Amino acid sequence: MASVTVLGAGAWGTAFGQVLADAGNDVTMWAIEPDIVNAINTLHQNPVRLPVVNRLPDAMHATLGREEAVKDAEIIIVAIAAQFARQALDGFKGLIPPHAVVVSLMKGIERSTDKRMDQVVRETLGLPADRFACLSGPNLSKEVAQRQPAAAVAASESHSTAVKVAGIATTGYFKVFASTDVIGVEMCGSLKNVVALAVGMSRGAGFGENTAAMIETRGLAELTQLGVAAGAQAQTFAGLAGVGDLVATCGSPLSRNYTFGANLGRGMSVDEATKVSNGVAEGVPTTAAVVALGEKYGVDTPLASAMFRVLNEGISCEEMLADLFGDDMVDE
Ligand SMILES: NC(=O)C1=CN([C@@H]2O[C@H](COP(=O)(O)OP(=O)(O)OC[C@H]3O[C@@H](n4cnc5c(N)ncnc54)[C@H](OP(=O)(O)O)[C@@H]3O)[C@@H](O)[C@H]2O)C=CC1
Ligand SMILES: O=C(CO)COP(=O)(O)O
Repeated sequence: MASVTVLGAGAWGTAFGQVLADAGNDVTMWAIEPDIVNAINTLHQNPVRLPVVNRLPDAMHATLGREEAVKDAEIIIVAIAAQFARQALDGFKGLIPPHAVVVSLMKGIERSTDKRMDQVVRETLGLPADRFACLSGPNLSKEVAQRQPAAAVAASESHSTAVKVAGIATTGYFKVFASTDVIGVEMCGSLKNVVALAVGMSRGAGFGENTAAMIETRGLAELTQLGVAAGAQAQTFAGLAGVGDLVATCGSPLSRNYTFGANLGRGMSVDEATKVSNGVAEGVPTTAAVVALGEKYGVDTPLASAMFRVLNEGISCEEMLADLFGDDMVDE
């Protein structure tokens, strides 16, 4: 089908590389760690980031070389921790082939600039809108790596680019739908991680279904309002990238964000929860950016503001929930 390069052989980059190979593409993985590159090429495994897979497809190979990684790529997938995306992509400036489409799988907002990943990727690589797409949905990497049925949304301002990306990433067990709402899909993926931190925290503190459902519903309303203020379409938040991903992430201990929150709820400090986190919990740095975006767009962000206090002042789960309730009588 296509020659595809994945930048970042983390848990999701590797699982998605397998999806792409299963869909018939020739897949090159780029990573900065020689051990990971060697393991993919010689053992067909990524024991560091995705030990659940015993043998990655033969159509997947890896390289440390930036130029070699992208020189023949028709599609370039970016799956790097959001806070390091700009720095990592800087190394690819001038190397991206002129017609290649770049697709972000990342779910985070850059802390220092409050920018979404579509903004960071396009700005860093100098990409026009029709050569950029983001892809997001309820996609816990371990389940996708086990080839359990799942779906996602590919969004690009150019509908034909979204359809092209959906086409090369769809296989028997993974279905990708197309959208033109880049801002909506980006905001859904990034902001649900903050909600997952809060739900995880309430679970860790011992609260049950009512509390989780309340946080998820209020969280969805908050991220929809903020997304719409930023230019997104409200209906995107009711789709796979929105409520779909919220349900998956807030309901599973496979989520690093949920687990990070659960550890806080059990009494760990932020430092302790960071130390035991198995990979990146994007919601942690994204929380401050969500509060800043709320101020910028004049949208109340009670949940993100409460989680900001958890992360920066160490308030308890009960205090976080009291902040979420607020003092005023308000309409839903
Ligand atoms: N895991 C999941 O279920 C899903 C994750 N995502 C999103 O995908 C993105 C990646 O997540 P995931 O793969 O799970 O995370 P991991 O923590 O497993 O991996 C992070 C990746 O980022 C790379 N990285 C970090 N810093 C740098 C740097 N300075 N230069 C180059 N590469 C760097 C890491 O490289 P190294 O290994 O060398 O440290 C690694 O490949 C996140 O935004 C996440 O929200 C989206 C959907 C599902
Ligand atoms: O985005 C995800 C599932 O769709 C993965 O969530 P975590 O990053 O919290 O593991």
